[in-house]
Amino acid sequence: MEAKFAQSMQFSTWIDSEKILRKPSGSIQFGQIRRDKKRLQMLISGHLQPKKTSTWHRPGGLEVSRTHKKFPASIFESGSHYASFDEAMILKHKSQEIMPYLNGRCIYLVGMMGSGKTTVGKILSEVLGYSFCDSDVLVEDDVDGISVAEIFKRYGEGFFRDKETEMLRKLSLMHRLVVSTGGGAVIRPINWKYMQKGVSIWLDVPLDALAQRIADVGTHSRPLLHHGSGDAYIKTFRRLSNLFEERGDAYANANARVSLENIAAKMGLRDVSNLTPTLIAIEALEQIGGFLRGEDNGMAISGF
Ligand SMILES: Nc1ncnc2c1ncn2[C@@H]1O[C@H](COP(=O)(O)OP(=O)(O)O)[C@@H](O)[C@H]1O
Ligand SMILES: O=C(O)C1=C[C@@H](OP(=O)(O)O)[C@@H](O)[C@H](O)C1
Repeated sequence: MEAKFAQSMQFSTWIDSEKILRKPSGSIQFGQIRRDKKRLQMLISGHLQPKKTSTWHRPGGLEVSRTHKKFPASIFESGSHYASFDEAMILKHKSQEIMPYLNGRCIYLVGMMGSGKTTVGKILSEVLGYSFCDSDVLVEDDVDGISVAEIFKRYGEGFFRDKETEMLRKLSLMHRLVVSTGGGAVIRPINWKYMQKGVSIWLDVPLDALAQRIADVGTHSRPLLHHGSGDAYIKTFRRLSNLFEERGDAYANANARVSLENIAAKMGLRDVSNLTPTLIAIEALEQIGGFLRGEDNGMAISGF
């Protein structure tokens, strides 16, 4: 059964770009990277120091912006420098740095609806040479190909959550995947047990930016945000705020966090809406690297 599952995943779902693209996403191609290059170079020349020769970069002494209690600051305080590379090179370089430490483990992206798990996840999978999968799409496939919204309508949220848990269990047996999880996957402790087989990263996006993104694309694929008439942004913002109240602590269970507010602060931007998925993916690799480095140090200390 598991072998069949693994095989069907490998040869159909995860390499079927039609399915991958079924959800609206801002997936970015490397050709697009050049457009962000100038901004990145400005950032780099403004803040970062010459690169050290060691594989892992030591944290620098730059001013630290807002941080979450459990997580360290960002790439932009890390002391790395890549002034002569474009973003594709940075992504590649960072992925190569973490690859031996990652050792084929899956990456799980967690975060609120619309936080960019799918968009950023595809960039990460491409640069790491991993396959990408979206747990919502896998659940849809398992329920006769009907949409998440339709699953909620016909069978209820509990049914969807059970399917989601079962999918995460199966995924936990796999390797070399970037998994975009549903925004609510964090609420069940059992799901964390499965995600802990890999490395989890929380995309932490301010709620107003999320509400704006979702108001732009509509709530048709996100049943928990469906609303009647009225201002889409305001209704979505309220609903997201309530959900975040319930889930904020659960997201913080992730091994690493990417804070868009931190990135924007370091770039001198007032809001996060100009941060491209590529920049966010770079930060994700940096934060994953920070976690793996800590893990590596822990093993050295404990004699593994
Ligand atoms: N960095 C970003 N800046 C602006 N819009 C983004 C960014 N990342 C994703 N989006 C857009 O936000 C919406 C939700 O993104 P998506 O990756 O589907 O989120 P999730 O998988 O977390 O629900 C999509 O329309 C996507 O194009
Ligand atoms: O936050 C949630 O509870 C949900 C998020 C959705 O996934 P995305 O985060 O990919 O939109 C989807 O799993 C379902 O609509 C429930």
